[in-house]
Amino acid sequence: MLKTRFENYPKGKSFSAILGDLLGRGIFNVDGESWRFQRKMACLELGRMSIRSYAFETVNNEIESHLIPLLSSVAGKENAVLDLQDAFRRFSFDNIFETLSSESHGQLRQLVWKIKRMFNLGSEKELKEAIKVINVLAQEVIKQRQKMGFAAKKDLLSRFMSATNDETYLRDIVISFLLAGRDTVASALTSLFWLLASHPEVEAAILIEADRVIGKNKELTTFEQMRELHYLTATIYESMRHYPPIQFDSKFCLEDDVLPDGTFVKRGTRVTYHPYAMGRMEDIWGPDCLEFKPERWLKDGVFCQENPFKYPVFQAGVRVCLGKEMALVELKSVALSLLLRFRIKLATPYQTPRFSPGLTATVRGGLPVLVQERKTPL
Ligand code: HEM
Repeated sequence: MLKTRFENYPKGKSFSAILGDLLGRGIFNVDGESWRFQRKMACLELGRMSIRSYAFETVNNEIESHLIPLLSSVAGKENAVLDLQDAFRRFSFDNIFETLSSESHGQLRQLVWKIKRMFNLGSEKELKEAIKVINVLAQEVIKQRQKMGFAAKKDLLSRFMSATNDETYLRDIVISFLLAGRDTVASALTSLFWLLASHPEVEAAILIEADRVIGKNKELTTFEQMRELHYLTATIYESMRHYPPIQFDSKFCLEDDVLPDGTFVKRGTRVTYHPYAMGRMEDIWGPDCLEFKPERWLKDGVFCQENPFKYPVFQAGVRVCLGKEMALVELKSVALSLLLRFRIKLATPYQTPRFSPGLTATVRGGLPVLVQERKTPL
C-alpha cells in the first residue's frame, strides 16, 4: 500500500484535462479534509439499503416510461437501425437526474436538454459553456428542492439536504453524481449488449435464470429478486472485465514514495493503473483470460466478488466508486428488462468496436442494432 496520498491532477493542468476529471468522477477532487468529509457523507447515504431500493424503483420507472417505448418504436420495422449507445446515454442521464432529484419541474427539464445537446459537441469553448450550464442546473435543482421541502422525499439530494445546508457542498454533490453516473453506465451497457449479441449461449442462460427466479414470462418486480440473479451479475462483471467503462486512470504522487515491489516513485510522477489491460492479463485471469466466460465468477452457482485490486473497474481502497451498488442495480435492471422483451441484433455483426479517445470508453460510431419484439417469431 502506498504511503502517500495521490492527487488527481497536478497544479496548472489544462481546463480540458480538469474537465476530463469532472466528467469521469465529479468534483470530489477538492483537497484533504473537505474531500474526506464529502466522501464520508456520500458513503453513508449511498450505503443505505433504502437508497438502493429507491434506485431500483426509479430505474424501473425510467425503463418502462422511456427505454421500452423507444425500442418498441423501432421493433420489427424494416431497416430501422437504432444506435443503442446513444439510447443508453440519454437513458442513463435521465435516470441519474431522477435518482438525484425526483419530481423536477419544466425549467429544469429545459436545462437538462441543453446539457444533453452540449455533451454531443466537442470543442473546449463549448465544453466550458456546458460546465456553466451544469452549474446553473445544479443550483436550480437545489433551489427547487429547498422551495418544495425535502424532509419527506426519498431522492438522493433530499437525503443530503437533511444532513447539511452547505450550498457549495450540495452543488458539488449534484454535479459529481450527474457526471459520474452517466457515461460510465452507458458504456457498460453498450459493451454488454455488444458481447451478448455474439454470445447467444450467455443470453440464453440469463433468460433461463430469469425464468427460474422471477417466473416464466414475468417481469422483474422486486429488488430482492434481482439479488438472486447470480448468472446475470456474473455476466455484467465479466463484460466489464473485458470492457471497463474507465479503461485507465491516473494519479499524481504528492511525495517521493516506494511501491510495494520496491519501485521508487518521485514526487509529481503520474502513476496510471489500467483496468483494460489488467482484464486481459494471463498472469491475473489465467490462460482463458480472453474468453467471455461469466462462469468464472460463479462458485456452485453463486456469484463471488473478486479482490478489487485484481478487478479495479470501480477503483479500490479509499477512492472506490461511491455509486457502484446503484450502478449494478441499473445495469441488471436494464439488461434483464430489454432481454426479456426484445431480440437485439447487431446491424453490422462483423465489426469489432473501436473506442474514441476519452476518459470513459465510448464506441466510435455508436452501436447500431436491429430490434425485434421477443414474442414475434424470428
Ligand atoms: C458501471 C458504472 C460505473 C463505473 C465503472 C464507475 C467507476 C468509477 C471509478 C473507477 C471511480 C474512481 C475514479 C478515481 O478517483 O480514480 C469512480 C468514482 C466515483 N463514482 Fe463511479 N462508476 C460507475 C457508476 C457510478 C454511478 C452510477 C454513480 C452515481 C450514482 C457513481 C458515482 C461515483 C462518485 C461520486 C465517484 C467519486 C468518488 C470519490 O471521488 O471519492 N459512479 N467511479
